Amino acid sequence: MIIETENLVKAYQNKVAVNSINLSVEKGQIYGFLGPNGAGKSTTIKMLTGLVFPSSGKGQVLDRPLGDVQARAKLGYLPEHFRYQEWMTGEDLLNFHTSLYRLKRDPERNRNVLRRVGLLEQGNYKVGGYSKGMQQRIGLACALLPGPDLLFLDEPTSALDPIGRKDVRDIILDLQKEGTTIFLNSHLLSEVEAVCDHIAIINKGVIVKSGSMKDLLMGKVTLSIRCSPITEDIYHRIKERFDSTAAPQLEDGSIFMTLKTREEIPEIAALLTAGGIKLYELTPQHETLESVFLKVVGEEETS
Ligand SMILES: Nc1ncnc2c1ncn2[C@@H]1O[C@H](COP(=O)(O)OP(=O)(O)OP(=O)(O)O)[C@@H](O)[C@H]1O
Repeated sequence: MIIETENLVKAYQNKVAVNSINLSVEKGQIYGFLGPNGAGKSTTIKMLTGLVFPSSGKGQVLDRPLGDVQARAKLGYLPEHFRYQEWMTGEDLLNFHTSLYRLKRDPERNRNVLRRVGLLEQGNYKVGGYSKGMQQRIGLACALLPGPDLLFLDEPTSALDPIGRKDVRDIILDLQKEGTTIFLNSHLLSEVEAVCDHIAIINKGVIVKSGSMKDLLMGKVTLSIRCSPITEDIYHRIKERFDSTAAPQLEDGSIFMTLKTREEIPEIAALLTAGGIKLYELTPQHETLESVFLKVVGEEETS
């Protein structure tokens, strides 16, 4: 395991920010950590990176106890609220972070990370003159300096335009191919859905849902069917066999229904065509991460 925690708790005075967190992240995963504002995401990341001590519980990162210096040498961290020394050039900043990592300066390494984040031409510009998006990119470059085994990204695209977001998405996917594990905290659910293979949703300091993206989204499927008029008999067979809530065929020849699994789709097609019905369209719509998130967090709010 790259990250493993057991009942991790962080309390500030009388406020419990994070309560009894159990996380397991495997090598090579892109792990999305989601939750509404104030849910405890940044506090969790800070405990995992050794910036904040847990009040109780324990954990390991890269097979070392939380906060271990050896493990931190192979961690990359892009914080949510980045603020860099404006008087430094991008190169200066990389050199500064290189020394914080206790690495030897290496112009080639600097060029590689600058190239990766799309700032190769701007490395000798002052950071104060960078746009917000460029500052976020240089922050990512700093996080990439140690060739991290584990990369923490806290809202990595908050300052980026759509092209910048796509660039970061591609960087994340490339890093995964190279064996890096990524722990991504983001409010942009479509972005998380596009890159993460596992997620955990935290609300009010507690993990309320976790699992593989596939399992979370491949649950129910909404199916829209467009076909020639169907007989009462076939309609009742569909309703009985697949879904008691199937909407009857509308005048435009469509039926909407909810299926338990996508494996039922070919069965429905077979049933319709065997009954002599002409099938024009069969469109499945899976749950989105946003609908799962809203359901899970919404249920918590109303309970
Ligand atoms: N240093 C601190 N002192 C006191 N309370 C804190 C401290 N840091 C965080 N908290 C509280 O802990 C809770 C969790 O905060 P945290 O920053 O981890 O949430 P978050 O999920 O990262 O939120 P956001 O999405 O808004 O960044 C909040 O109620 C916050 O006010």
